[in-house]
Amino acid sequence: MVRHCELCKAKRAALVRPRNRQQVCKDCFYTAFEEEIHQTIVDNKLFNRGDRVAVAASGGKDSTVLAHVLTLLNKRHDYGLDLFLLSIDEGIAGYRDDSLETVKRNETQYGIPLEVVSYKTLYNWTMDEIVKEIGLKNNCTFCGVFRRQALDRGAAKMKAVKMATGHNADDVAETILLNIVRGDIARLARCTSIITGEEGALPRCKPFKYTYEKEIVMYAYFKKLDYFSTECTYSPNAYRGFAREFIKDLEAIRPQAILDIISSGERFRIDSTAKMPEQGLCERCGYISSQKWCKACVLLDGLNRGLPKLGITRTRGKGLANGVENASGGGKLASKDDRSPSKANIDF
Ligand SMILES: Nc1ncnc2c1ncn2[C@@H]1O[C@H](COP(=O)(O)OP(=O)(O)OP(=O)(O)O)[C@@H](O)[C@H]1O
Repeated sequence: MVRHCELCKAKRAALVRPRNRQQVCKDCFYTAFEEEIHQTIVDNKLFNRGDRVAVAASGGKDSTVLAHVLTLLNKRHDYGLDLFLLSIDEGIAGYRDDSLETVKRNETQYGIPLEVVSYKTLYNWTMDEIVKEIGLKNNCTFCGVFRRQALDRGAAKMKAVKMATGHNADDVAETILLNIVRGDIARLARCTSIITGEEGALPRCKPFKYTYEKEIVMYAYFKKLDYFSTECTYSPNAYRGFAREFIKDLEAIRPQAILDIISSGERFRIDSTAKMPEQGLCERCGYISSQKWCKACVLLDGLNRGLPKLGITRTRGKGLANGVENASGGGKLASKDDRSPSKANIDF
């Protein structure tokens, strides 16, 4: 028996939507997928007409679909956005160099310019060099901290007023769970926001906050989008991996679970007496920070001084340059005067 699309009732159903198990034809899936994202953008006032928006593009499925859909909606609904692709080259041979080739093709395919910013230029270290120093255990911490700042610096250089990232509903649900498990109240309060960093120079938004990863994959597959699907050469973040698996198991039993976790996260009310970090500026590089030095400067300083574990592990009771974190097993801390000249070149 031929099953008809539950939406148009005319065409043959070609797929089951992961978010609600609706049987739909390809065209109705495309329209529903795109218009749900449009609705998210409109309901949450993610952009204003004339905004110059950096689309954080890794070449992976999420950000490739994001670049495709934002370009399409910008035209279809006349948002009046000035979009460009922003890629960070972390310096991972055999991984990021290949995915950057994909982003270069996307530049032509979507007709929006591309800006590439590298860790080597910003920090004078590539991830390959960092991994040689610190091994595979904490490399994701370096990469995540440096990428966040590199994206902000790249966007500022290009005079963007906003950044859009490909974080999807699964990512947000995972982050909520991780912040609960860690008891990280400050991050828990922030991670459900669809726009973050509004108090800083560059707000970031997540147009895919309610979009299921499986639907992004389906959309990219059926539309035959050009994206890069290889995992990072260096070990994935194992702790996050457990949360990811858990979410996937819940989704298999009850697809709505992903949206319910997000909704629960949004409804948390943080005790107003809870101590929250106060945002200031890093004394070293001027980047936004809740400590004397921002995390990137602490990590970079450790690398440049041959103490790469500096800033990775917290120990109680012993102060450090930025007053909160200390090296574990990284040897004696150098006093301010014995520091070797900084290898960093963090300004453009
Ligand atoms: N090297 C990079 N350059 C620019 N943006 C990046 C880069 N890495 C990650 N991002 C941005 O951060 C988002 C989340 O990154 P994450 O590492 O979690 O990858 P992901 O969920 O696999 O996404 P994608 O499929 O886009 O790679 C990406 O969708 C993208 O917008």
